[in-house]
Amino acid sequence: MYDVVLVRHGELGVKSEQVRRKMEDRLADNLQAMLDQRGLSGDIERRRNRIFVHTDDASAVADAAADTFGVVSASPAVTVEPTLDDIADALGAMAEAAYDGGSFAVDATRAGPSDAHPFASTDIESEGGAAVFEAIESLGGEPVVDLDDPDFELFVECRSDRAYVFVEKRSGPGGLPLGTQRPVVALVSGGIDSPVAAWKLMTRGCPVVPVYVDLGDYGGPDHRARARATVETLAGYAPGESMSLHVIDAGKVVSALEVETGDLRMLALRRFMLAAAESVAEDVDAVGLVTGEAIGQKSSQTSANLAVTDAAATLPVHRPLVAMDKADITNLARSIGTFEDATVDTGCNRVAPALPETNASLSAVRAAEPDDLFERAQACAADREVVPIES
Ligand SMILES: Nc1ncnc2c1ncn2[C@@H]1O[C@H](COP(=O)(O)OP(=O)(O)OP(=O)(O)O)[C@@H](O)[C@H]1O
Repeated sequence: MYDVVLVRHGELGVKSEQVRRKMEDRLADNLQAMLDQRGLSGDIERRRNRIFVHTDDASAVADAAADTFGVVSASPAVTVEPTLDDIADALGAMAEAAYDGGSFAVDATRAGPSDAHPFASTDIESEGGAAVFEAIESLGGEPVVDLDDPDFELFVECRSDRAYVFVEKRSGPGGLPLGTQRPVVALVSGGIDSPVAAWKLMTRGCPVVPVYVDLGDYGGPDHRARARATVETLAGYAPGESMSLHVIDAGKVVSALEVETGDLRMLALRRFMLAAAESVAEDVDAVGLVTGEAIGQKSSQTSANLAVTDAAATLPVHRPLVAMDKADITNLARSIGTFEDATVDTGCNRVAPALPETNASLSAVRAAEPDDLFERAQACAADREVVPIES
């Protein structure tokens, strides 16, 4: 039934004309790359504040669009002539195909010059509503109109040259098209939080360069495989970008820190990770670091300890989850598809001491950690393995 997908983007509309144009170009390219990656065909047509994808596979194309950064929502739709009769017919047919009980409403908007149509959007709603009413009756139902909170809503977007009729708005991630910001390095452990944090930065247009720190005996092969699996899922949101996982071997450093740094070892380890990530950032020309930390979620993530960790980096450390509850982060991990891999039991060993410091001072951590911690981080980063990831 559907022949087109309406793709809406939100924030781009508030940019200056020049910036908006550039971002829309990027969004269209990213959308095309997403369709190619999924083996879908469709002709992308750009209009002001909207993208239309003409396709025979509207449902799958709408899903692809709803996974593309910058897209607010996507609707599989039917294209009809912008006349009251044609719109009402399409609404009736759509109700026959998709009505599933309960109350209904028709919501119509009109775009273009005020004299483009000899009718108002309210006329579409009343005539279209009558057609839907009849269709529901013909299905043996008892139609009830509820304009405030309908169970079944039908939408019409009427433009000068054509009208679109649809019943769904599939939510996209919103934000900005990927690639419209400079890249950042994301520390990805493969746990629940860090893949979500990396994804959040991607929603703001930043390509991410994922870095996994291999903890040697403390992590184990499954730990690394888990990180890789979550990064593969992230790469699925970045078609057209070539993503590689940078693996830093820190097995020896972790064992040494356990002995050398005592109860402050978790903070020394976090500082090592940031320093190593910063070293990678220099190599790949990235402008920030990302972690999945949230205040108070763990002893190493108290507000005091995050200040100590931060001091290891000169680049900004982005923590998009900083004020989120674990339940909300987990829900997001489920919806973006990283949760399942993140919760595989890797049987990794605990690095944290029995009684970790929650209120560390920078001077105490500096005194406890090895003087050459950052040099070790740079050396490990220089020796890293770069694993290409298929998107
Ligand atoms: N082995 C690792 N490799 C890369 N980054 C890591 C690693 N371990 C931790 N990190 C980074 O440090 C952050 C804090 O790690 P920690 O294990 O304390 O917290 P977490 O909340 O359990 O995070 P996650 O769920 O991402 O593992 C992680 O979100 C991640 O950004």
